[in-house]
This record gives sequence, C-alpha cells and structure tokens, in this order.
Amino acid sequence: MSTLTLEQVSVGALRDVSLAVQGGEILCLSGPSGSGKSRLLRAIADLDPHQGQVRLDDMEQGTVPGHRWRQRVMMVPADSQWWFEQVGEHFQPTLPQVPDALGFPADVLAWPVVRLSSGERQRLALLRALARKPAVLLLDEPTANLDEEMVERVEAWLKAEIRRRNIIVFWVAHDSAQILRVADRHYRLVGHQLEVAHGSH
Ligand SMILES: Nc1ncnc2c1ncn2[C@@H]1O[C@H](COP(=O)(O)OP(=O)(O)OP(=O)(O)O)[C@@H](O)[C@H]1O
Repeated sequence: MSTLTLEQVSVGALRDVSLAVQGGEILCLSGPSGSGKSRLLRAIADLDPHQGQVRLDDMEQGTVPGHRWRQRVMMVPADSQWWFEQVGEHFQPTLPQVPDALGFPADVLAWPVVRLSSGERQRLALLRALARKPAVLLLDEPTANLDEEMVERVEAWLKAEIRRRNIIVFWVAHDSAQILRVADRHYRLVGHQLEVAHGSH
C-alpha cells in the first residue's frame, strides 16, 4: 500500500505541514475562503512553488519531471479543463464504463464538450481522473456543482473506488455533513497552521 508523506511543506501563508496519508485514506481539508486549501493541493501536485518535501513511497517530488509526478499524484481542480471536442476523446486509449452513479445516458462519451453543464463537467472530470489510475487524488470541492441527491451518489461512488483501489485522497470540502460522511481524518486551515478539526474521527 502506498504512502504520501509531506515534510515541513510551506506554501503561501501555510507553514511546516508534516503528515503522512496511506492508501485508501481520505483526508478532508476545510477552512475559510482564501486560507490556502487549493494552494496546498497545487503544491502537492507540483503545480505551485513551495518549501519542504513531498514523497510518494520512495519517489521524491523534486526528482521526477512534473508531468510524471502528476500521472501518479493527480489533481482534480474545481474547474476542470477539456481540450478535445468530444468527451470520449479525453479517455483514450480505452473508453471507460460510465457508472450509473454518475447519472449519464449511455451516449455521454459521444457528447461535444461544449454542451456540458458545470455539474456534468465535474462528474466527468472525476471519471477521467480515476480512469488514469492515480495513486493520489487531490480533489478540490469535487461535488460543489451538484444537487443534493447527486452529491450523495457521487460521494458514495468515489468513496467505494477510493477504498477498492487504495487511493490516497486529499478532499477539500466546506460541508460539515459531507466531511462526516467521507473523512477518515479532517484538518482545518487556521492562519499559518493545519489543525486537526474538532470532532475529527
Ligand atoms: N500563485 C499565487 N501567488 C500568490 N498568491 C496566490 C497564488 N495562488 C493563490 N494565491 C492566494 O493565496 C490565497 C489562498 O488561495 P487558495 O486558492 O488556496 O484559497 P482556498 O482556501 O482554496 O479558497 P476557496 O475556498 O475560496 O477556494 C488567496 O489569497 C489567493 O489569492
């Protein structure tokens, strides 16, 4: 089972974050808007300059090219990017099974990207990331654009996939009910620190 280790990571206002997360574990991050949650995810993905070390098992972030690191340590930003015309083109070479939990009709992979709503983009971005078999998933508010029923469906699907594949997960969330449902650990960004959230389990 893989382990992601952060040693004294500092980015923006956040100082000296040291922790380790195991495969299959979901670490939720919450905190006020602008406190640095996305920046921490971007640092872990090697997308933002930072201090300190990030290691996936024996692979040091600084010793591999960024694109190779991100094949293993994959960020799903709140606003996903799509560069081909059709949805299915983003899933080459192998088209995935689209799980019922995502609520799409069978022909979704043939849809043009321009027709996607923000919630559809978000659900498909999660499917796209999982299809690439990452060791680590960095999820930035992965259900922010979904209605209440879809939030719980997507959450349950994601959680099952994370457990089944032993993926290491950082999950930025604002909703305390969601955090209770999905988190194995919960940290809050407070000033310069990452603090264990009260009631964390
Ligand atoms: N590359 C950068 N250089 C300097 N400042 C930055 C950079 N990227 C983000 N910031 C600033 O760092 C702070 C934290 O931003 P971040 O996007 O991590 O917040 P957040 O906690 O994810 O907020 P939200 O909940 O609103 O998404 C913000 O004040 C933002 O303007």
